[in-house]
Amino acid sequence: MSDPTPPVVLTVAGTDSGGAAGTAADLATISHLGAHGACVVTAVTAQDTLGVRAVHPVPVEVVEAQLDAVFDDLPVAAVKTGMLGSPEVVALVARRVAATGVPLVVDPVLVATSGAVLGGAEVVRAYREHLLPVATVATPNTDEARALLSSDDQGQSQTRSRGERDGTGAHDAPELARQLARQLSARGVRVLVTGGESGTDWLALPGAEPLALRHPSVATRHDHGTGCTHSSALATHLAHGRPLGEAAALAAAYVAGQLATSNRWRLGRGRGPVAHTLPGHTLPTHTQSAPQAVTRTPHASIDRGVHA
Ligand SMILES: Nc1ncnc2c1ncn2[C@@H]1O[C@H](COP(=O)(O)OP(=O)(O)O)[C@@H](O)[C@H]1O
Ligand SMILES: Cc1ncc(COP(=O)(O)OP(=O)(O)O)c(N)n1
Repeated sequence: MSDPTPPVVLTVAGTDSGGAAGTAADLATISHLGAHGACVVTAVTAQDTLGVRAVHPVPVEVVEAQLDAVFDDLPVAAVKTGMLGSPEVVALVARRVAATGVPLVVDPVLVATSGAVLGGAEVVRAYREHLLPVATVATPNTDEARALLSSDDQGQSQTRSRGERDGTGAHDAPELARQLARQLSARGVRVLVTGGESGTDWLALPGAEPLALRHPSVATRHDHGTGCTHSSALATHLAHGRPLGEAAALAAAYVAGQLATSNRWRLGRGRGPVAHTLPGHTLPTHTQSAPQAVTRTPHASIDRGVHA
């Protein structure tokens, strides 16, 4: 009989009291995709579908104690990072995760959908210096990609809310995401620039042209937590041993499926949470003979194939 033990995926991230983003999204996604989620909390946020009301950073010593507890006891197969909040925590996480050698997905959380800044210029610098060099892949959206590319004094101003980009009011254009992916990979970053509702993400590895990952675009106001859900899905597929290109395509398809589930929900007064369970998935009511979850995911395709 094969070993039923699931792989362990560690999320290092902040909490969202509304249950849409941060550790709530991460643990639900990791669990739904068949892994065990461990959780190191870096900050507590008072947050709802309208915005972030307060942020309470967890002291770096307490973050380190949590990392010790997880790494000393559990066979972590992949790590994802979300909101880290301070340069000290960024450097700590880079050092500790790099020492393990496991796949590392870095979601450089700098700004929430609402526009709240969750990481300032010094955090951007720490990402560039410590975390991006050791990441298996970083998953910035276009605002975050621009901040990571900017000179230090511009970093803060680059983190703008959706709709403010380029002064046009337009949302992500695939061409903008492609150019940002190319620029980051030219600096040695293994990167997947996410394109939001444009329906195209760009995967770029140093020395190669960016590859387009196309997936259905879902019109919805329930999209709070897409970035967290996406990076957690990617880390979980890597923990299952899938190659990067395949894991990225599956993660994009997963998010589109979740958005399709929640697009008729009415939760909260603002950007509602993305669903973390798929259509048709029912929880078993007893512990014997639990049925396998049957999942339906929209198809996602990779242009020209990715063999990363
Ligand atoms: N409306 C949408 N329809 C389909 N996929 C989406 C939509 N919005 C975001 N995504 C996908 O969700 C993932 C996270 O991307 P994004 O929303 O850009 O991140 P963030 O939440 O950090 O801004 C990407 O794969 C992106 O293509
Ligand atoms: C605690 C916390 N972490 C991350 C985010 C950002 O969430 P993300 O899924 O990247 O993006 P949006 O849903 O905000 O677009 C957050 N808001 N809170």
